[in-house]
Amino acid sequence: MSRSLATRAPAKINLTLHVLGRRPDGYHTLESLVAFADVADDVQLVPGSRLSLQVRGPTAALAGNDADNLVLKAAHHLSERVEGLRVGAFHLAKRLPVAAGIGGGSSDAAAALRLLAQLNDLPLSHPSLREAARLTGADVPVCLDPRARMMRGIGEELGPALQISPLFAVLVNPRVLVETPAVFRALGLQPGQSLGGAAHPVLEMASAHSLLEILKTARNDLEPPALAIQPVIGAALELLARTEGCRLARMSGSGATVFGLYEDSRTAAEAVRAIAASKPDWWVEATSLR
Ligand SMILES: C[C@](O)(CO)[C@H](O)COP(=O)(O)OP(=O)(O)OC[C@H]1O[C@@H](n2ccc(N)nc2=O)[C@H](O)[C@@H]1O
Ligand SMILES: Nc1ncnc2c1ncn2[C@@H]1O[C@H](COP(=O)(O)OP(=O)(O)OP(=O)(O)O)[C@@H](O)[C@H]1O
Repeated sequence: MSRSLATRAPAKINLTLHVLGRRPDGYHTLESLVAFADVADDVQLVPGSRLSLQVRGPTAALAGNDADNLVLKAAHHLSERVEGLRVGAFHLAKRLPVAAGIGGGSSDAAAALRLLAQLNDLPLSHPSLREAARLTGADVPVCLDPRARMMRGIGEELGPALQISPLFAVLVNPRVLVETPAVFRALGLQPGQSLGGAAHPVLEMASAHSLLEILKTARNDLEPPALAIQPVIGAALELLARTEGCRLARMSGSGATVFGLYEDSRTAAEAVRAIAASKPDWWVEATSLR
C-alpha cells in the first residue's frame, strides 16, 4: 500500500489590498501583499484508485457539502488536465474560520494540489497545476507555494517569494461569515471602470520595523464595504487597535478576519489574552506571518 502524504494549509493574510479597477467580466484587479500565518488546516492524501474527501474538525460543518469542497474542485480540474493522474482519499482537518477573508478554502485546495503534485512527480511550476489552481479560485494560485509575495491581476500574477522578517500578529474573527462576492459588489465599481491611482509602495524588506512603516502607508480597500455589511468588523478593529503595543490593525481579504501587528511575541500574546477575555466567543490567535 502507498504511504499517505500530508501538508498544512496555512491561513492567507492580505497585509495590503488595493483595488485598481473592475474588468469588463466583473472581476476586480488588485494589488496585494500576501503573507501566510502558522495557523492552518491539515490536508492528508491516502493514495488510492478513487478520488474522495472526508472533512472533520471544529469548522467542518461551516465549510458546506463535501461535494462542493474546493479540495475536490481543484483535484477535478487537475485530473481533467493530466492524463492518468494518480489520486486517492483526501482527509481535511478543518479548523480555520470559514468565509473569513483568510482563504481557508483556497489554501485547502492549494494544499490538495501540492499533494497531487507530490504523488505524481509534478513540479509546482507545472502549467496544468497552475491552471487547475487558477480555475479553482482567485486566491488559489498564491496559496500553491505559501510564502509572502505580491499578488496582482485578479490573483493570477504572482511576484517572487519575499524574505520578510516574520511579523508578530494577532488574528481576530468575530465569528460572522462574510461572502466575498457581496463585499466586491458593495464597492460599487462598474465593469470596465479603472480607479488608476498610486501603485503599491515599494517594499524594502530590510527589517520588520521598516516593513511595518511601509504597511502603514497602504490599506485594504475592501474594509469600508465589508464594514458596511458587517459593522462588528469595525468593533474588532477598534478592540485590536486599543491593545497595548498594537502597531497596525487591518482587515484581511474581504473580511471578517482582522489582524493586529506587534513589536514582539510577548505583546501579541498579551493582546490575545485581553481580547479573548472580553470576547470569549470570538476566534483569537497569536501567530507569526511570513
Ligand atoms: C479578496 C481576496 O481574498 C483577496 O486575496 C480574493 O480576491 C478573493 O479570492 P477568492 O475568494 O478565491 O475569489 P473567487 O472564489 O475566485 O471569487 C469569488 C467572487 O469574488 C469576486 N472577485 C474575486 C476576486 C477578484 N479579484 N475580483 C472579484 O470580483 C467575484 O465576484 C467572484 O465571483
Ligand atoms: N475547504 C473549504 N474550506 C472552507 N470553505 C470552503 C471549502 N470548500 C468550499 N468552501 C466554501 O467556500 C466559501 C468561502 O470559504 P473560505 O473560507 O475559503 O472563504 P474566505 O476565507 O473568505 O476566502 P478568501 O479570503 O479566499 O475570499 C464558503 O462559504 C464555503 O461554503
